[in-house]
Amino acid sequence: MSQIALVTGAAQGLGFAIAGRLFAAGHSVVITDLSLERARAAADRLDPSGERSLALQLDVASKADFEAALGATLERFGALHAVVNNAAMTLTTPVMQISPEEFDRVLSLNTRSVFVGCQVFGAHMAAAGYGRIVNLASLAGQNGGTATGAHYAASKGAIVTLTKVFAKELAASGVTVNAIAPGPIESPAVRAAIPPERMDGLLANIPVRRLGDADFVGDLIVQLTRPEAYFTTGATWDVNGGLYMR
Ligand SMILES: NC(=O)c1ccc[n+]([C@@H]2O[C@H](COP(=O)([O-])OP(=O)(O)OC[C@H]3O[C@@H](n4cnc5c(N)ncnc54)[C@H](O)[C@@H]3O)[C@@H](O)[C@H]2O)c1
Ligand SMILES: CC(C)C1=CC=C(C(=O)O)C(O)[C@H]1O
Repeated sequence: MSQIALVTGAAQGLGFAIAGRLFAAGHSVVITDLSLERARAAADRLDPSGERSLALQLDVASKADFEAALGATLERFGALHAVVNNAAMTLTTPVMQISPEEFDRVLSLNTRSVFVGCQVFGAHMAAAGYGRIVNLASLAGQNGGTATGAHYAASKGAIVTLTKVFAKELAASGVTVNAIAPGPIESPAVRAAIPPERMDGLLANIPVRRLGDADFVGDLIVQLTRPEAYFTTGATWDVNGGLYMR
């Protein structure tokens, strides 16, 4: 079944890879990001003809932006079947140095955005009787994190919980809600955070000794958004090279 899928924070990194795999699977994709210009550039790279894509500005800190994105998607494609709540910020401040304001900023961007995304898109999907929502959590949300900050880890742990809450709420309406918990994935964010001289140390700590593949994360999401994936909901799918065992 060809679907209409929306991805937040899709101008780069995992979000762009996820949008790319959804597009390659035959779906129409709504590429959203903080900057409309960057969302448009990403949509042009993926779909130069523009036939199966739409670029939108969506600041995940704004509920009004989520509502406007839903409206624009329905206007263009007439439906919305799948949503990937991907956008987040990663800060690496040591826990004892995080100010309350910085803590609030990370929780508000990373966690409240998933809450609002599940509410706004989930309500529409429940009314339509079908939907697939996938939230980007993180290994850091399961094990407390190492390279990332405590606020980031806490924000991602809360996404695992919110995924279960919305899965229970929406299950009877034909809407599934799952999370993906990646460890370090080959991505601009990881390359920026880990200088080349520290990369060997990072890899030595990963049981499979490699970074993860963003396209694989996208392919897993393609599977989770299929109608046939109706029997997995509230789950957190680990993609971490065995790091959770450590
Ligand atoms: N890269 C990894 O190894 C890794 C590992 C585990 C989890 N994750 C998760 O995967 C997701 C994507 O990570 P990434 O590494 O690609 O990140 P990234 O920083 O490369 O990309 C994040 C995207 O989100 C956008 N964004 C930031 N603030 C926004 C806002 N307010 N509204 C809308 N968009 C906004 C950015 O413009 C950017 O395009 C995040 O949720 C991250 O926590 C990534
Ligand atoms: C800081 C970098 C290596 C990094 C590690 C782990 C992540 C995670 O969520 O588990 C990241 O998002 C990431 O950028």
